[in-house]
Amino acid sequence: MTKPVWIKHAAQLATLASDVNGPRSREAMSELGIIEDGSVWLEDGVVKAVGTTAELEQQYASRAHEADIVDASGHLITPGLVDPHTHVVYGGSREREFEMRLEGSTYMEIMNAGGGIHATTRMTREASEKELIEQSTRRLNSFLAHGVTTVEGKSGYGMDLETELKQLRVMKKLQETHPVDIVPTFMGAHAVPPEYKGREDEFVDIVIEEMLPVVAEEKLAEFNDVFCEKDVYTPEQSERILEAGKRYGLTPKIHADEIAPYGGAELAAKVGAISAEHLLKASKEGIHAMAEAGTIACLLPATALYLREEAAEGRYMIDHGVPVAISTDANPGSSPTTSMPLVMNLACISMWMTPAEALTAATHNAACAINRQDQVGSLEVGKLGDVVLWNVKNYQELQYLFGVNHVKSVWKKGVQVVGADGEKVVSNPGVVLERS
Ligand SMILES: N=CN[C@@H](CCC(=O)O)C(=O)O
Ligand SMILES: [Zn+2]
Repeated sequence: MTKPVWIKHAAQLATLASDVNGPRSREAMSELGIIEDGSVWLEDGVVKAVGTTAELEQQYASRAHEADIVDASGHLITPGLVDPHTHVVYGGSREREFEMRLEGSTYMEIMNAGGGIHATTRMTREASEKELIEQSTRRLNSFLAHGVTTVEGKSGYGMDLETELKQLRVMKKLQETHPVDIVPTFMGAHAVPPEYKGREDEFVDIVIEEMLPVVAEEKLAEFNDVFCEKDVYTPEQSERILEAGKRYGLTPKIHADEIAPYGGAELAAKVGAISAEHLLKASKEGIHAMAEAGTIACLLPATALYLREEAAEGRYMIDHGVPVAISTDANPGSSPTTSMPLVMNLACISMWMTPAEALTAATHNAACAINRQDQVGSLEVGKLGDVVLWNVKNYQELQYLFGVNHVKSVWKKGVQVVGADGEKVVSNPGVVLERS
């Protein structure tokens, strides 16, 4: 049995509890449910009680001897961060392309010349399942060290049935060995395979008729994503793929308006996507359609920075009723980072989001973007015991001292997986369970 954990005297405990249980926008994004001198009791993998230290002392004083007690005086506590958009499982890396872009090539030029997503596709096809598990484990360790306890993960570096399934099966296996939870998304139409250039509709048919049924049959994904972009998939082709996914019970997501305005935000609203991603070039009409439909904008400011593009209009979106989540977009080309703290900083610096909004976007709204808000994204009784203890005293300081990893300790399902000072990352909470 794992010992209960009793965290006491947090300078600020940001619970993220609010009356708005669904995706939050406008002023609801500033409701952090802050408790000063806060305390939380974790047991059986979940939050059993949360309140002021005085309140929990009344409730738990007689059981104090059973628990690991953590003095959080002077520190901020938040829910484990949620990263709702990653490409965490892939083979190889593309550092030479980074250099090429600095020499003047653009992201799309490199991709259209057979590099970019195609290069990673070749390396992912060649990698064995074991190699993919090893590489992805290192990335997940890094997520955890940055306070991230749940990620979404996309396939899309296969673009053939065998490799798409390999990526999704690797995610499933990582669930058994790694503490970070992975929520899987199928993205068979992540690029146009070179052999289908000019025959995109034929590849769309393959995604719909040959890939989606197997992914659904094997229950390997919850979401279905597509790269709707000029020179990739048109809104019409994207709509066919997303509607077909719905027939198999997969919820639509969409990479939209990243490089050029292309009607992706409008399409997200039309098909009832849970979220639309990127949106650097989204039209005002598209943004308003998303607000109307309740589509979450999943914004990726590290990608914008890495591609030297203007960030998405996060401020405008929040002010006009779009719920905003943020994410690393961790991938080998346009955003090779696993740092959600950096992404929160960039949300403030480049998208004019407030420190409170950035925290909501990285926790509760991020959980909503992967349909996990009943389990993670806030510290409330019954939700998972996913907690981060930060080396800062309040949420403003977390966003203010930028580019630094302030994580001190992390608990996943009530088990300490990083700590005491950010130095230890364990790869299996089950092992820790037996040790303690
Ligand atoms: N834009 C499309 N897909 C990824 C990039 C993938 C890559 O470059 O390998 C993204 O979300 O940015
Ligand atoms: Zn992406």
